[in-house]
Amino acid sequence: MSHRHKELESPRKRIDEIDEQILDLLSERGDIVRDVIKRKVENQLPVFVPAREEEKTEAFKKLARTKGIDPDWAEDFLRMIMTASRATQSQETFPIATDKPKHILLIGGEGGMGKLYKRMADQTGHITYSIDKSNWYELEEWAPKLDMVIVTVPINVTESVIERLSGRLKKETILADFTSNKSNPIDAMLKAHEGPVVGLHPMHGPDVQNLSKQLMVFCDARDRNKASWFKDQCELWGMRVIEADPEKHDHVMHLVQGLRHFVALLHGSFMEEYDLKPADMLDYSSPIYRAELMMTGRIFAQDAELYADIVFANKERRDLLIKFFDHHKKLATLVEENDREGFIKEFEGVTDFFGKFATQALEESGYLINRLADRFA
Ligand SMILES: O=C(O)C(=O)C[C@]1(C(=O)O)C=C[C@@H](O)C=C1
Repeated sequence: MSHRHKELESPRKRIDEIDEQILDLLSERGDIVRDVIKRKVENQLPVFVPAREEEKTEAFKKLARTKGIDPDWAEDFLRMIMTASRATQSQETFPIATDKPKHILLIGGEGGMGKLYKRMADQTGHITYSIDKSNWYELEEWAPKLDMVIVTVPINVTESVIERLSGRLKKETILADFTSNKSNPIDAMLKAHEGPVVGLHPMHGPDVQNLSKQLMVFCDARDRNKASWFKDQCELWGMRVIEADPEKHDHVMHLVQGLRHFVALLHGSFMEEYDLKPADMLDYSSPIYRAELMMTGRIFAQDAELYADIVFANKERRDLLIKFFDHHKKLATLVEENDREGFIKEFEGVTDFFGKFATQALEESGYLINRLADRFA
């Protein structure tokens, strides 16, 4: 056998050389990307440029095809490269959206999100302040300077923290919050402050590598145009910004956050009840099941209080969960009555309701699963 192995020596040597050349080229590309961020900072240009990435991707796929390389694979490869570029460009200094640095106070500045955005603002050249539990007394001294105050505290204390600001900010200061529900905090901010008010929801956690491609939801409440510089700033950081109506946003979030996280608890707690350990399940799991288990599992690596606050955020959310249990009972009768026909009817109803999305979900999850299988299986 071993002498046959020798046959591979020379092509393998060549493969090693080529792989090294790939790394050399990537390293050279990285140097250029580092130069690009300097120019972006000087010229106030954004880290993430979706149009450029899409153009590049199309051209790269075409090129790959002419060279006999699978275009879908080539797309993944290029997207990974560009993600690395954005990570490189998010390390030190960010382009600033304003002529002069802004004075930004983060309330809850010691929390995960507070720390992250404080660091981002600092690295952009803005002047930041942080208030947490122990230094509220500093507010009075800082208030006259502040262009913006962002409340980023746990959801269950957001409104009381906002009330605490009543009458203590100057009229020009923009008041904003980062809470994952929007209507109630916005009402509280409008009451506590007579100047510009905007409700924000960064749709990511504190552990993201950088903000590029992350989503920031903007809800206008009062004098939206005064806060447009912050929107520009988010875009320069590489974020995607969407404008939303607070009620609509909350309606979606009750389901996404309240229900989704509760179902994770249901799933996890029933595994405990059934005494089925994740490790035993993993042994038998296909990539898709593995992906599902990971989606549930990740919740329990995080803070219980955070999730309790999210699930029990407000009455609407709790009411929705009660409705969910009622619906559960309805479906449970299908099982009790061994109603196979009923199950199929319900199933097909959802298929119709989902429409095109079901096909899209099959496609997208297929992609995810293949990547996951590649990496972890
Ligand atoms: O063209 C730029 O603006 C770059 O920073 C380079 C690059 C890339 O790696 O090709 C990286 C990030 C942008 O979203 C687009 C492209």
